[in-house]
Amino acid sequence: MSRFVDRVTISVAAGDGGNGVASVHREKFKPLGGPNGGNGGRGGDVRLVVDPGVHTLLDFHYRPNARAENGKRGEGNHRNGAQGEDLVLPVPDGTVVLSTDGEVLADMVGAGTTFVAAAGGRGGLGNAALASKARRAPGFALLGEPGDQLELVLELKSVADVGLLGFPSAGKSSLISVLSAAKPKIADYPFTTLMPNLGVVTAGETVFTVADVPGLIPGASQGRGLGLDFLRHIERCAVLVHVVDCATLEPDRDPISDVDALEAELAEYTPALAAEVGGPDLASRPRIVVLNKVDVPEARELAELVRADMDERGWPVFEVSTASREGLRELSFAMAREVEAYRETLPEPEPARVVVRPTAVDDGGFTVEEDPELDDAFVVRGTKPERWVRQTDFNNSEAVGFLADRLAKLGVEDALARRGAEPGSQVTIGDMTFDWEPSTPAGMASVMGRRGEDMRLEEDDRVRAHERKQAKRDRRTSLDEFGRHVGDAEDDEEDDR
Ligand SMILES: Nc1nc2c(ncn2[C@@H]2O[C@H](COP(=O)(O)OP(=O)(O)OP(=O)(O)O)[C@@H](O)[C@H]2O)c(=O)[nH]1
Ligand SMILES: [Mg+2]
Repeated sequence: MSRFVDRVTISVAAGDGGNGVASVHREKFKPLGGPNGGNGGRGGDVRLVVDPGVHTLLDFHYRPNARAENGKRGEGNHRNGAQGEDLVLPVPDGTVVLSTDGEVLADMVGAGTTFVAAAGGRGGLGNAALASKARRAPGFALLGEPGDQLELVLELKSVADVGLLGFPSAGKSSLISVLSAAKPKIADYPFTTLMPNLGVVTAGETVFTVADVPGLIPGASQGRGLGLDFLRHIERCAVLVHVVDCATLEPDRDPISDVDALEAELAEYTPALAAEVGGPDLASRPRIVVLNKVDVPEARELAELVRADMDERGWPVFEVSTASREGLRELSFAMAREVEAYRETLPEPEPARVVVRPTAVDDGGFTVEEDPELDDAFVVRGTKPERWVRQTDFNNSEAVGFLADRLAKLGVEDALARRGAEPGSQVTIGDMTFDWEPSTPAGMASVMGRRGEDMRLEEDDRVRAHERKQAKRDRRTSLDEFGRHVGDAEDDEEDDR
């Protein structure tokens, strides 16, 4: 099996929502009909799904950018735009999803577990859906919202059944290369292995995975060497195998002190996922001791000397040589037995779960604060106001008026006044900054024409002079800072779209 990458940063972009469309029904020899612009389709999500057939994050290494399809725009004749297709990215069991700040967003365990990494933008409403009694023929539609775009870190805490522990150059990579089809780099200098390797081993009926990881040295639990990378990786190994170099010429090392030193590191290490992983901690996981390099005569002698000590700890001991391939069969069967014993203790696989990225609760509220960077300026924050701004086509004054109505209805205007905003104050919502002109007092509505009324829709299809004048006056005088028509109260609009 090929090299496996255990940590990768990816960029995910969900599809944007399609724009709604403003359109009016037309038929030969008939007066203009009603609005019939359809809604835009929702953008596709980017989802991560645990796929038992995937064992590595390698694909993400080669293709770190993922983008789902955009929603299609609406069309006339009440045709809604198609939804963008979701993009499903298969990930290995045991993938942990983190924000770039290191916060754990999801711990993906169990086939089918799904995580919505980036949510598609909503489609904008077409003018048919925006029509109301008060606004029978809106000459505008809402824009689709952009889909989420973000960076995520994927981390594979080893899903290997067996983890090999050992000092640098103990022969871990050599061992995995003779037990499995994996072909990791082997060399006589320390820290040859920088990335973990995963091998698939078959012993009798049992198939299991073995992780070869970077060498471990004293201080690893404090981050020395590649220690933390290594330790992070074995958190999920069911069986830990000490690979001991019996042929080392280093003066201050011998098999027993090597094993003790590594056990001390394991005891020091606090698994990052302790709470979520559950199960037995590192200390209580089964151990196997491999006394390696017994093809070297001195090494064989030393191995025989230390065997008794290891036996006393109750750990199965194997004298092997990856060079002469001695003792490997017994070792692989012993590993298989421990793995089987562990698997029997596992609970029934959990049904597939859907993990939802925690998002701020949409309480429909908003806040108004003074802008820290500018004098006489205010910032409005809130899910709805910000969404409404994104949905607005600022080239269309009717759409801008609609936005102003929505904001006023939510109480944004009152809140600004209470907070001390005055005519000419700068108000920022999302990406937009406006000059604030408070609307004239309510009650004007009765004398004003209704906004959003297509004058051509009059029953007799003839626009009277006084109506034309009224409409003109409306446009000129009743637009406030948002291009808003003043005092136009509406109570039947769809605020949640
Ligand atoms: N004589 C002998 N040499 C061995 C044996 N196993 C491994 N070696 C040698 O030991 C050296 C280190 O082997 P590796 O398999 O790279 O060791 P490692 O534990 O993966 O080392 P790091 O990746 O640096 O932690 C190499 O030169 C191997 O050829 C063995 O059974 N007998
Ligand atoms: Mg190695």
